[in-house]
Amino acid sequence: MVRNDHRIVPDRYIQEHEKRPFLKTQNPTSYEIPIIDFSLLTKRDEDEQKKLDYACKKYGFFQLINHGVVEELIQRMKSAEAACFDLPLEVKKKYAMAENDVQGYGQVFVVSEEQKLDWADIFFLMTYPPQHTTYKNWPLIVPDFKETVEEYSAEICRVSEEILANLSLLMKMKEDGLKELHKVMRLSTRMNYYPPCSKPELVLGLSPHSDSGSITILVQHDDIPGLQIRHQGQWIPIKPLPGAFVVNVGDTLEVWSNGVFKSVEHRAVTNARKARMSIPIFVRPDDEAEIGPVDTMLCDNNGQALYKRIKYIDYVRSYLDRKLEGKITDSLKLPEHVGVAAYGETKRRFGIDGDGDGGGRGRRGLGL
Ligand SMILES: O=C(O)CCC(=O)C(=O)O
Ligand SMILES: [Fe+2]
Repeated sequence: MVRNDHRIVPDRYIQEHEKRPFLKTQNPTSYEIPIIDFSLLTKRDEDEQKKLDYACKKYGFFQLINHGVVEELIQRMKSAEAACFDLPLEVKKKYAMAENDVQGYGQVFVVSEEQKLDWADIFFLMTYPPQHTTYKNWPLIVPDFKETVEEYSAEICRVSEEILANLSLLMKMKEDGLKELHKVMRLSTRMNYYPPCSKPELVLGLSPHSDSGSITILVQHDDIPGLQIRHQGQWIPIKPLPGAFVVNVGDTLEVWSNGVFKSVEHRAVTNARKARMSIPIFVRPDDEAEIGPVDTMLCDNNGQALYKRIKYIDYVRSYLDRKLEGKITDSLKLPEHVGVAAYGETKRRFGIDGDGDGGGRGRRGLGL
């Protein structure tokens, strides 16, 4: 737990004025993001592909329906997540992320004493492919945890491959173009737990960031809103759509597409009533894979690449080391393009804070 007593909001969690979430929505009709029908994508339906193209260009986010992942498996995954956070704190701490390791139980890492903390606990695990999994810091004490997570990850891998195949076609590549660029498609699973907070207007569940991988597929528990995306300069809430996944473009896909598909900043807010849980799965390339604009996407920018070419692992390292604020893909932009389509602040660190729970310290990015 972030705090045992949710009524008290310590100073370290209270955001600066300009970063506090505005929780009232002025125009509720303006926050529908596109809804994409997965079953039509599997048939390579051209109208649906156009909708996908529009969603990735204009919002960087969409809801995915008819994805074929059975409800029973999704429920098992959600129960597994709930069981992890239900473990007594002393048990959860046994799975705490070690310094210089990304897997395990943690909280927002503090770069400096002044940095504000997010109102959330997480488990971060590398879950696919199984032959590359170490199970380090996996809460295997939860019954059937490994089986459930691996079954769910395999299903999300199937869904991701299909989305990536359609995106490859939209990027004028062959169907398995994006899959090949990954070298090995790797999946990381983050389980997020946002306890209720008596003053949700003062804190953030998860600070603004973009995800570093290619795409992210997120499922949320119940009908509890919390996710917000930056769209046309405003934070807009994403309404949970029963049975749907929320899918978003990550930095790697933005770079591969030469900035055509947008990796958009997003954040999570809390509420005073009920804990919220979410499970994003980050799809990302192999450490050795190269990220840089693909040739077929250069024509949209007069044949010019907006970003330099870099190994994914080097990008992740710069993501973790970066002290400056600013959307992290800016660090990959060739000098003449810096500042083009920048979205502002993005900086995330994870580990264990020193506020009550103790434990190790470390640096974490999102979707490594
Ligand atoms: O909880 C959410 O809805 C957002 C989670 C998220 O963006 C992340 O973990 O990267
Ligand atoms: Fe995210």
